[in-house]
Amino acid sequence: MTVPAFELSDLTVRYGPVTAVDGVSAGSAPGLVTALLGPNGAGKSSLLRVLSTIAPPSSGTARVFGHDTRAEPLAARTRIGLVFQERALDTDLSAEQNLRFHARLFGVGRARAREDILVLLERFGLAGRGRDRVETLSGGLARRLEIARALLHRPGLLILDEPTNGLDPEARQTVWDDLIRLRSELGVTVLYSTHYMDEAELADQIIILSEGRVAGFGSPGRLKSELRSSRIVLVTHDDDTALARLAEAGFDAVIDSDGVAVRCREPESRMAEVIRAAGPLVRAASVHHPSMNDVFLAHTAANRDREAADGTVSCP
Ligand SMILES: Nc1ncnc2c1ncn2[C@@H]1O[C@H](COP(=O)(O)OP(=O)(O)OP(=O)(O)O)[C@@H](O)[C@H]1O
Repeated sequence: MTVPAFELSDLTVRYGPVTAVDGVSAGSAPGLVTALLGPNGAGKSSLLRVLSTIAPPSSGTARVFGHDTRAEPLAARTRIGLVFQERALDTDLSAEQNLRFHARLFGVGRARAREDILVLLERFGLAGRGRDRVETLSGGLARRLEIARALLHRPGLLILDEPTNGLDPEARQTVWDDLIRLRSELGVTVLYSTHYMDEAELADQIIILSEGRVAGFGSPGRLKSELRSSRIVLVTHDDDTALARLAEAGFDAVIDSDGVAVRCREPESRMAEVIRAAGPLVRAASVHHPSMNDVFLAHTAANRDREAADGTVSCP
């Protein structure tokens, strides 16, 4: 059986009276990219701090490639590459010096460090910039250097806390290209926190945290298809008549901004039936799936009640 790259079991993190992480169980097989998505204060950083061995859990366990972060912090830590939300480079030193310092800290031998530093500088767009002081690098390049540094001791799990915070759209895109390439080229398991929907959508699986709890889990596609708000939308010559015909056939349709809409769990398989029921008035028909934003809103606390009230399926 493959050992999970990380595994959280009933993990709880408390700060005095505040419960930041509340009984979270989740994990990832090696080689996957996982997004930890949640609004401000959902507990993302607290969870990542425990998994990174920086803080102990209040209860429950966190394991990295089978190593308990509390009982075997060193074994767990050497398997993790960490990129913090805050910049953690020495800006007075050169890019290369920052990398060499990290290599020494993690006991990487000189010859291997020299070789890997060259490869990493090249891979992260820093070839020719190794001797430049960090303070002369753009925000995007500095972030790429941090990712390179996190990989220097060849960890199996790369953990990034909001890695694109403060970067412009172009630099964000470059960082994402790097991370996706890491998975395909090096097979590194990646776990990152974000509150950007488009960034979460790049992952193989998403853990949605809300008020410290897992509110949703799955691939972006699965999370969307689970949401009961996929719609078949008809553009018709006469919406009112189409609506009446659909009602006669047992479909609870509505007229919304896109046309005559019928909510369905598996809209593709019901499309022909809905078109037949509406009759010859139909000019065009399409399927509208929910966006990642809809998924997020449906799973976060403030909107759960609304979804429960609003999420009825109108296909009979
Ligand atoms: N050191 C601390 N002492 C007390 N409370 C804390 C501490 N760190 C975090 N918290 C509280 O724990 C909760 C979760 O915070 P955390 O930073 O883990 O959330 P987050 O999802 O990472 O938020 P953000 O997206 O804003 O970074 C919040 O209510 C926060 O105020």
